[in-house]
Amino acid sequence: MRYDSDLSYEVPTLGNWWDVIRQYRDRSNFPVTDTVSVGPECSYTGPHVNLTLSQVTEIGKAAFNRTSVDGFGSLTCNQFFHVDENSFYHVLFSNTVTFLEGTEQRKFTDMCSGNFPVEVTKDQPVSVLWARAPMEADDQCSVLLHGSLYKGPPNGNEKVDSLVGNLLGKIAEEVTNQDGRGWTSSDGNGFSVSSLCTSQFEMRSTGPPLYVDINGSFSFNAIGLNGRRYILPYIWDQNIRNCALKLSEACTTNLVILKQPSSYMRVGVGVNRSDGLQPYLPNQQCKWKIDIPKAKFLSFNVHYFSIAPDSDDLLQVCPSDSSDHDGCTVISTATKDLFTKFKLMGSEAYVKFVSGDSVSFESRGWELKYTAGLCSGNEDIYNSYGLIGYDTSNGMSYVRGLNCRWLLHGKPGTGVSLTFTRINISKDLDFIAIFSSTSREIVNFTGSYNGSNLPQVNLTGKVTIMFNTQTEEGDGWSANYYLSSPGKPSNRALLFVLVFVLVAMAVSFSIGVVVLALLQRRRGRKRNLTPLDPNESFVLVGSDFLREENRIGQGHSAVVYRAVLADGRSVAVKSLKDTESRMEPEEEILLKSSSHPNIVSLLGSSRDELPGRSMVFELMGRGSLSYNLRKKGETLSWEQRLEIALQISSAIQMLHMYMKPPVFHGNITSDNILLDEFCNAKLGGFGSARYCNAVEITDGEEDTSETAEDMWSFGILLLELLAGEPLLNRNDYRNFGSLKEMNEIMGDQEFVDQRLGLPSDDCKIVALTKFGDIAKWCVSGILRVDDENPKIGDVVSGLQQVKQLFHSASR
Ligand SMILES: Nc1ncnc2c1ncn2[C@@H]1O[C@H](COP(=O)(O)OP(=O)(O)OP(=O)(O)O)[C@@H](O)[C@H]1O
Repeated sequence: MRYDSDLSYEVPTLGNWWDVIRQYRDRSNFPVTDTVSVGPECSYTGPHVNLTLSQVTEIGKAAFNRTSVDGFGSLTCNQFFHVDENSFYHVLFSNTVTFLEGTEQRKFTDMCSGNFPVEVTKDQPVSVLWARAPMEADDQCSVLLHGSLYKGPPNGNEKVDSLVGNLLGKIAEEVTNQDGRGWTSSDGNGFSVSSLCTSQFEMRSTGPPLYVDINGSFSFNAIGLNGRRYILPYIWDQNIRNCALKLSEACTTNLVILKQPSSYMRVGVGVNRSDGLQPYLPNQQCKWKIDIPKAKFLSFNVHYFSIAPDSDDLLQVCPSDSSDHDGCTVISTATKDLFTKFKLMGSEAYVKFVSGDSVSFESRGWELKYTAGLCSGNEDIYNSYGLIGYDTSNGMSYVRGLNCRWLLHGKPGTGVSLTFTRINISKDLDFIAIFSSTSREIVNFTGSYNGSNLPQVNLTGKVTIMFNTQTEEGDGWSANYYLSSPGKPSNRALLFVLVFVLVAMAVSFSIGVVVLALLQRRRGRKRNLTPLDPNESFVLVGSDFLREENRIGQGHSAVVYRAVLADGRSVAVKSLKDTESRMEPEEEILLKSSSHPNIVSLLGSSRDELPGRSMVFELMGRGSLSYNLRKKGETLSWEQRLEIALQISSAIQMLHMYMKPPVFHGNITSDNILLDEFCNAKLGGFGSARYCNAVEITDGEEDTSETAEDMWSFGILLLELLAGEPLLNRNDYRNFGSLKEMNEIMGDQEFVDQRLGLPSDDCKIVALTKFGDIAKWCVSGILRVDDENPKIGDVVSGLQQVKQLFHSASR
């Protein structure tokens, strides 16, 4: 039986666990033979018992079945674990964890990775003493403390804190329940009990260990599925549907100032008074000040609240320390549902708690978590490169309600690249969205991305990244950005003058346009087009560009002409032969992806002004790749070809991975790759493009037969780059019986462009061989039925390595 929050049975709490044991002992008249040792801080008076493993299981069973009676003896704890902001410790004696001695310990400390192997051997009883500080520090490296070396509580040592998380996380992994957290205990006879709480180490630890093994070598309070014994700091309390808490002395009259971006405040315990443990004391007045100078807001979450409805005890959260309690949020039993989560704007808050003359038996205490929202609104970025993000490992706190924007001010038309180094955000609830200069959303990311799946986004001009959260579950994200040419911060006065001038210009321009339009109508010579960017307005000069001498290309569906805009810019006008048969998504897809530096930009379109339907593109001065490969004379160098491959792979990555839904290009050929004056490659020919029917998601990438088709075409393109000529019989490459067959052709040196020949440097040859391997991998993908289909993310990484290898040779 695993934990299920809908089940109504009681799972023992840490508090009632002991109580239940006590009760069970008396009623069942268990044989009493020895002493129960409960650790140095507590002493036990009552009948002596000798608890064996199976007896403890029996006790657990009794706890589970609620078959218990009173009168086991009494546990007196003179000295609880000391709890304040600086000191805290918890002791684990176990035969389940191997202690690392001397050099191993140092090695481990040096590693400081926060994730280390703990060898678990049953036959090697060891004593491990571990301890923790009160703060959350999951990611930090841990230190093991040997019992004999241990000189007292670690006083704020966060590394030690982390050890707890690591050790018990490891243990919990072994005995985890199906929720992926906690543990399951079973005696093999159908009895089992589980807890969600084992990994909640951000909370403070438990009271003393409850059992000591018959040999006195270790203590434990739970038995795992594997029979191993564990100390579990928290146990699920079915009554409060939360983890049972430990007695706390944190409520003092002092003003405790909290500076961490996220932490807890608590008073009282989650255990029943009848076991001799006390909740909070009467007549307490406690105050905490939360002071996070950079916080835009503070978000509160009442984790646990148990204060008797009619008591005088009062918990409130206030924006200031004033005595009139203006703007305070009062949390009480009656209102707690309304206020389990609330937000306070600003960087400061005061949490105040008072208890009355007597503390009701029903009052167990409360726990309140706060998290600081450290970003909100816009942040303008004008540096050429740097790191941006919202990452908990940099001390940010993951909090719901974030709405933050980073504006990367690239100059119009210049490259802006973003390479994500981490994305771990709550799937489908929290988002990172990227907008182009025209405020169109280009892509958005949600969930987790790792390794080669971490996206790289290349855009132009001003780019906005927006981060929105509705949850508190995530580690955040970070990205390296690079602006090839950053814009300048705006000056308000200048802006005002500029706006004035622009308005004046716009008025005269509009008049000009009207006059021009009239003239055009009269002369039938100039054409207005609908610009995609509303800030842009352009007019084509002359309608006679639709003439043979201006023709720069022709495809199966269109003729392409060179034309000139009124502002002097040259453009390519694609005049569609059959307007009706065109796929509608083409323009929309182009519109969304035009900001990618390797996708040819659509500048405008016309349905009425020009004969038939036309689309206006940026002019790609060197024409198609196929033309450039075929052309006599100087040919494209290996370096240029590698760069072209990489640029086009980046464009495909945008279509397959970052567009939602993914886009199938459907016609990736060397005719549809266009080169500008500087030999930058852009993908065009979107006439067959459409949104994919996604069937499956593998590693964050949608896997469809359509994207596999694009990958095949890209593989052919890579082969063409190697061979130096368009492959006339492309489809022969579809019918390879096997990879071997393809290898035979590819292994033939004749295949490589004879005009360039193989480079002399070994590294370069290896790089080109790898390039060929990637091509083969892409082409062979279409033959495969397994999961090994090439994915564009992996292909991009592979090509990046090829480029690095090729260039490292020339250094
Ligand atoms: N923006 C441009 N700049 C320069 N030349 C271009 C441009 N767009 C297209 N061309 C030339 O025109 C040729 C045909 O263009 P395109 O491939 O877009 O037409 P198509 O095949 O009829 O259309 P589609 O592939 O969208 O159905 C290209 O091979 C190229 O030589």
